[in-house]
Amino acid sequence: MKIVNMNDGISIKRSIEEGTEEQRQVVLSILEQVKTNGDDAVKTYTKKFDGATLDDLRVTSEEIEQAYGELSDELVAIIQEAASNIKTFHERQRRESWFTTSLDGTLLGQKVTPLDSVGVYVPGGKAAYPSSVLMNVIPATAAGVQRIVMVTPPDSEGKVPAGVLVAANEVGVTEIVKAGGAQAVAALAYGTESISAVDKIVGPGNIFVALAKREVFGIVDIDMIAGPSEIVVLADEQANPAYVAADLLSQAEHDERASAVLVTPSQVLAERVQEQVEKQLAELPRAEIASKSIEDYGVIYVVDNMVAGVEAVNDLAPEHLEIMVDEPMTLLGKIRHAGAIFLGPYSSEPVGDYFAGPNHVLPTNGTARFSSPLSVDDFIKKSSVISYSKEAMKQNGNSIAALAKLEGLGAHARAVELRLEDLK
Ligand SMILES: NC(=O)c1ccc[n+]([C@@H]2O[C@H](COP(=O)([O-])OP(=O)(O)OC[C@H]3O[C@@H](n4cnc5c(N)ncnc54)[C@H](O)[C@@H]3O)[C@@H](O)[C@H]2O)c1
Ligand SMILES: N[C@H](CO)Cc1c[nH]c[nH+]1
Ligand SMILES: [Zn+2]
Repeated sequence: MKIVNMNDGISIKRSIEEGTEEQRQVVLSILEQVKTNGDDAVKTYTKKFDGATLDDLRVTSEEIEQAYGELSDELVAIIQEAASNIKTFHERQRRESWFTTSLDGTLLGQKVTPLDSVGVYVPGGKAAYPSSVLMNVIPATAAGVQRIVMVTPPDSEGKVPAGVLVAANEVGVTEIVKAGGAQAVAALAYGTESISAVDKIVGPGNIFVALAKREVFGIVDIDMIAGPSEIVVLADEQANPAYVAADLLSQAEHDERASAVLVTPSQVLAERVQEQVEKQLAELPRAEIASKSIEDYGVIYVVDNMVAGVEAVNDLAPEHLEIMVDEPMTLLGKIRHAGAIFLGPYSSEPVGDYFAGPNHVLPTNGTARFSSPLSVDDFIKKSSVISYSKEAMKQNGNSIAALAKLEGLGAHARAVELRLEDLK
């Protein structure tokens, strides 16, 4: 992991995958096929890309039961505890409808309604994380969404990983569809014989999933397009170098394009973390992925002081920020851009990935400048409510008609003037 002096400039190397024109054409063709041929097309692509021959796309209750058999009782209890923590946190995000009334009898307000139906994409293969099932489904259920459809690609034997099925069952998902990639996104957006269309699609996936989500946006809503994981640690000389290195590697192991950055005013800490990263890397099961990520996207910035460190963090706007200084709370107010902020030596990033309660679906690629973690807000919508009184119409009708005329909209003006006539 290279050490760079901040005076050489600070940046986070990011990997923003746009996809090729060829991949886009493949996705467009899959979307069209599923729109036209429904379940048959989904099954054909599932055979082609996942190697599974399926009669029925649905996961059955026997498969769920079998999944529980594959997990220890202890692990099921841990999933339940994590789900409970995440639920408690997200229930605090719920929003209430509100209404105000004026003396003239007018009532104005905002009515909050959960989305009717949501599709959750859970990636297949090594990235089939049970924790991501919890993080995507629980805010939707906390918002009050009635129908949640989970889609995930099966393996070549038509199986879905046990941990994913147990997590889904624990949070009440009853519709689980064995389909992945663009065909799953198409099924959710357009509907097929066996899968009714949803209103919004959330969840990460590979480039085919991301391109398909971009393409169906407008027919349905989508969440963010998540990029590779990112971590920035802001630490001073008192931080434990082994902890800092371990936390940097926790994100590096996700993806060869994940980025891990240390910002510190301490040259001593920089060198110790550098040593620790080398040492710990060798022992990791995913050492190959983590070393590629550290080599290409890992960097230690030595800054002049903490003020410069905070400024650097705000420029980087990372997905995850850890602050490991004596009094981390004193810096919290100065941090303006970060998806999730972890304070102190025991708030290791995986605490947030799995268990504490806040969501681990976070803005990447610098989008923490303007966007937020996945939350209950992503699964509700608001309607404005206007109940104008006779008095208010008498009082304001002429002003409204005047504004309409200013815009050359006579029908608008007449709609109001008709009432004013009657109220004379
Ligand atoms: N940010 C996060 O929180 C997070 C979490 C988990 C996973 N991820 C990301 O999700 C992704 C998972 O990728 P994955 O591929 O393992 O699983 P995936 O489920 O995203 O994709 C598998 C599907 O891709 C489609 N596909 C594969 N090759 C294709 C081709 N040549 N043409 C058309 N379609 C094709 C198939 O339909 C297959 O079912 C990774 O990029 C990972 O970084 C991100
Ligand atoms: N850190 C990832 C998001 O950047 C989420 C995750 C899932 N499992 C472990 N970690
Ligand atoms: Zn993680």
